[in-house]
Amino acid sequence: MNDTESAAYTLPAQPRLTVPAVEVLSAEKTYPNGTQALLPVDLRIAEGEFVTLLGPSGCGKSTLLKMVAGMLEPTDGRLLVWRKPVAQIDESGRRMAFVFQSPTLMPWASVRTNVRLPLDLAGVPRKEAEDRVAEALELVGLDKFASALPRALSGGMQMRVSIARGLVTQPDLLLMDEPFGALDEITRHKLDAELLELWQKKKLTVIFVTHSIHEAVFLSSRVVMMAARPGRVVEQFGIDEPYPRRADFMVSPQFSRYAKTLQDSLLRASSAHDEVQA
Ligand SMILES: Nc1ncnc2c1ncn2[C@@H]1O[C@H](COP(=O)(O)OP(=O)(O)OP(=O)(O)O)[C@@H](O)[C@H]1O
Repeated sequence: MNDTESAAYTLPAQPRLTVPAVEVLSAEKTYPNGTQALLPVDLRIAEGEFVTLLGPSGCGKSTLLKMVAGMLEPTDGRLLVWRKPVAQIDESGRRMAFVFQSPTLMPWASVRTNVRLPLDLAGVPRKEAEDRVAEALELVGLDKFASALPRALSGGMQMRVSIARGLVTQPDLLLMDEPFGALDEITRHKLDAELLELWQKKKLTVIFVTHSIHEAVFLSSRVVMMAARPGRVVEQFGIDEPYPRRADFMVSPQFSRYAKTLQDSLLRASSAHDEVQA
């Protein structure tokens, strides 16, 4: 694809907003050891968007996601969620949840107890907590496995437990750091499709980190391409295809065109640091 065709998918610098869910305002990060993980990033994500962060290893995807989550402080700049500083998200009446790549379940506790953990920590009364756990397990199709121990479940099912543990807090914003990266291709596709259903049903805003171009095209309303050394945002692409997206989207000519556009961008992003260093 030539540059003109590629540019057809590039978003304008300032996407049109409805309600801004996340605003990253010149936020940058240098770790205490001096690693410049992110140059100043400006990124606005509207309520209801499904935004994927894509880019070569070390480009700062996890760093950016953790800053949005408030798990890391930016060295400079600001991050707002629903117009409030991340630490004051409660004041906005919104909630966020973070899903890690590894399910990190307590091996000695049942699925039910694992999913209930955030509610127990928040002091939610037992009856209400149990009802919410049951609802979250039903959403991820694990209601029949509430009493099982994690080791009795497949990798994909364990990941569903982890997602249920995120959903049980009834989040508005779901931050997912390569959640399906360790799963086989078929399980990953299945969970991708389930995640899209959840996103639509619960009207979530999602920021999703992946290394997979195909996953990014299938899931996202927008893809943010990042480059490494130093980490930065280099391009953005709207995936302007209607939802719900079904498996046949993945074998369509449009899908291939989006994938090719992202592939070219990823190649540019991967060689960008060589230019910076040259
Ligand atoms: N705690 C830390 N201390 C120092 N440097 C760090 C720390 N965490 C990450 N880095 C560095 O910051 C840069 C960005 O890392 P980050 O994990 O955010 O990238 P990433 O795009 O998520 O990578 P990957 O795709 O490999 O998971 C890398 O150079 C990494 O080595």
